[in-house]
Amino acid sequence: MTLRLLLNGKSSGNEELRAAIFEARDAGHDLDVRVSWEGGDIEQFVIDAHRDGIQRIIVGGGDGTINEAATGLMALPAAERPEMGIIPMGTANDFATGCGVPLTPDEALMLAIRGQSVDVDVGQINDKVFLNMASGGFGAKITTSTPPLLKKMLGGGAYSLVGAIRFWSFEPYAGRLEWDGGARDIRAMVLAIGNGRQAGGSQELTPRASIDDGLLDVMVVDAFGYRNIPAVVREMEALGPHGRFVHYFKTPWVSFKTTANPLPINLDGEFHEFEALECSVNKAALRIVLPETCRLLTSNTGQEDPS
Ligand SMILES: Nc1ncnc2c1ncn2[C@@H]1O[C@H](COP(=O)(O)OP(=O)(O)OP(=O)(O)O)[C@@H](O)[C@H]1O
Repeated sequence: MTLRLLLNGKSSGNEELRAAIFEARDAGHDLDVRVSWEGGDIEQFVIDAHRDGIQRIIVGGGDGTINEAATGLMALPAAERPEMGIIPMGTANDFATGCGVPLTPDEALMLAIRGQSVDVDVGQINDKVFLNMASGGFGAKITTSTPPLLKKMLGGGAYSLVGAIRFWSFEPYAGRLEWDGGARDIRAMVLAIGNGRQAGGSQELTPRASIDDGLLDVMVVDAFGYRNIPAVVREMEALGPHGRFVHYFKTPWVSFKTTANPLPINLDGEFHEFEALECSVNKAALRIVLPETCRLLTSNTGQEDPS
């Protein structure tokens, strides 16, 4: 198998990774490396890797870097896309963490070289792809730059999460949400569309998502007042489809059209704004190297693939 490591330049000085690469070469793996200088380079490296006949790229970086690689791969003909392994080198690494990819460079590199690849879905919003999650409204605001104290609060269970949503999201995002089999007008404090499960440094906004079920998990938190916090907490814990405030469902597509302010969306760690979004899933579009125990695979969740 021909391999190439595509590394975000932010991590090029990482000693553990350098040592792991030399070790892999000593073990007989022919592993060359491309290092990015700026945004767009990783996408171009993917195109170059395809041209050079590389069968498996290994992407070293955070969610944004993986997203760039996925974007490059999706631009190639489906049958010709190289497989992708991952070395988590970002700040949050939400996709890799959610998938159980080892966080140490040497273990991650070993998995990326020796592991089996599996088919995974790729989400799409308008012309942008995402592998992990599109989180809008409050969800877009939870990032790795969120102050540590608030982060700690957010990790403290549904109560503090709901409290923070109420506190931070004074302006809900009004619009029309439509999906396969339903539609409703919402005033969203949170609109999370997950292929994976977690965003913003381990917030599980779509905790039932699988990356190979051909479906997106959608979690909506509709506007609520302070006195409704207990009810919202209960609904966040239950995650039923038809709560008064919280709606959680699976769908192959979803669209949202704002009637007021554009919706801020955090797409695999990068910010965007949309007035109208059409979101769909490209089923089994990429082959990614994941641990056999990855809990986002339907084979490990017991969830049936509906197709
Ligand atoms: N050599 C480089 N130096 C600095 N930034 C770079 C370099 N190469 C690419 N980038 C930028 O890195 C960004 C992607 O970073 P990435 O998301 O992988 O890391 P992160 O933000 O630390 O991770 P995470 O999203 O997991 O927290 C892109 O926006 C790209 O413009």
